[in-house]
Amino acid sequence: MTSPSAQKLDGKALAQSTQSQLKQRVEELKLKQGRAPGLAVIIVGDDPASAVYVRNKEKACEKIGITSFGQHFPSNTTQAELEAKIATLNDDSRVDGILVQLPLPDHLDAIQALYKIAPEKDVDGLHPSNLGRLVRGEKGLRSCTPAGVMRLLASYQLSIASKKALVIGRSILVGKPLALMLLEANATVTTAHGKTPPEQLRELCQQADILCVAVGKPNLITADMVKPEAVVIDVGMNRIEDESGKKRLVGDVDFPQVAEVASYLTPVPGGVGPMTVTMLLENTVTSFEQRFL
Ligand SMILES: NC(=O)C1=CN([C@@H]2O[C@H](COP(=O)(O)OP(=O)(O)OC[C@H]3O[C@@H](n4cnc5c(N)ncnc54)[C@H](OP(=O)(O)O)[C@@H]3O)[C@@H](O)[C@H]2O)C=CC1
Ligand SMILES: Nc1nc(=O)c2c([nH]1)NC[C@@H]1CN(c3ccc(C(=O)N[C@@H](CCC(=O)O)C(=O)O)cc3)C=[N+]21
Ligand SMILES: [Mg+2]
Repeated sequence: MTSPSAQKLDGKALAQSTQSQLKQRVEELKLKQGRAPGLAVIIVGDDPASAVYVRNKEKACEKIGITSFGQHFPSNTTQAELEAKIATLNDDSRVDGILVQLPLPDHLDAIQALYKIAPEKDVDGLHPSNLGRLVRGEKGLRSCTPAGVMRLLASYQLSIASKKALVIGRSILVGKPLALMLLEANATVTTAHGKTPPEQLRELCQQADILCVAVGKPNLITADMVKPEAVVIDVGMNRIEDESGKKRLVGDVDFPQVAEVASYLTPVPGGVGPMTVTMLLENTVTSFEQRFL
């Protein structure tokens, strides 16, 4: 007996091939400009999810030849100190990309800090100018996670136009820009969030041809909620302790169950995460090229 089983959307493999192409662009830039692209990541405090991301990003930068300017600040850093650091990086000609790790400690205002990043160095695509460009359908630096999801869908040649897409989550980092990108690709897009009643969420899920989940709750999506043959994108990253007390990373989707219903499904790890890192590198290289070539 064969049971239906979803094809894995292999973000890790696509990330590797995309990064080897980026490496060549970096080599050419070094020859033409006499320096490597530079990426500065500002971290304030110690958020564990951010720590994973920063580690992976630094490894990837090293691999493809981007210079990292890591900046780790204590959790009692003030808004003024944070904004002064951003200003310094804006003026630093070795730095092509600036990213402020989110979430920031509660006493800091992320939205205000993001205004201070020079839009042409805003490799996370979170400055109002880049978010506005996305809304208007213009070119610009775009948020890495949604861009990575779109790239993954494209590489498997999954059609988006005229499909019903549901995005769960509405953060400016993931949910909102992802909904806008799916809309740009002509999906019929719905967004659900924390104020969507659970029964309504279930019904919307069951209708979705493309289901994107960016919430941060393990097993939020179970097999009974998924339309047969749907494409399921699991953005969630949750560090949990399993029955044997071992720490592991899971998404928001009950993977083994949903794999029996969906046609394509991203694993966690190995799905969206590596694509996020790759889009960050790509945005950094693009930012360098756009300012100097
Ligand atoms: N794979 C990757 O590369 C990345 C993964 N992540 C992960 O993705 C997840 C989301 O990240 P992020 O967007 O930054 O998180 P936020 O916490 O900023 O946003 C979570 C969203 O989920 C909504 N939500 C909460 N509970 C429910 C529920 N029961 N039903 C429906 N919606 C709900 C919230 O609604 P409301 O607005 O009403 O509060 C909010 O819009 C996290 O697990 C994060 O770690 C994040 C970035 C990159
Ligand atoms: N301004 C800002 N931009 C972000 O994009 C951002 C952020 N802040 N804050 C934290 C979240 C989280 N995030 C991750 C991205 C990739 C992995 C990743 O590489 N995951 C791998 C491996 C994880 C592992 O095995 O430990 C995977 O899923 O396969 C993880 C987490 C980006 N974020
Ligand atoms: Mg993943």
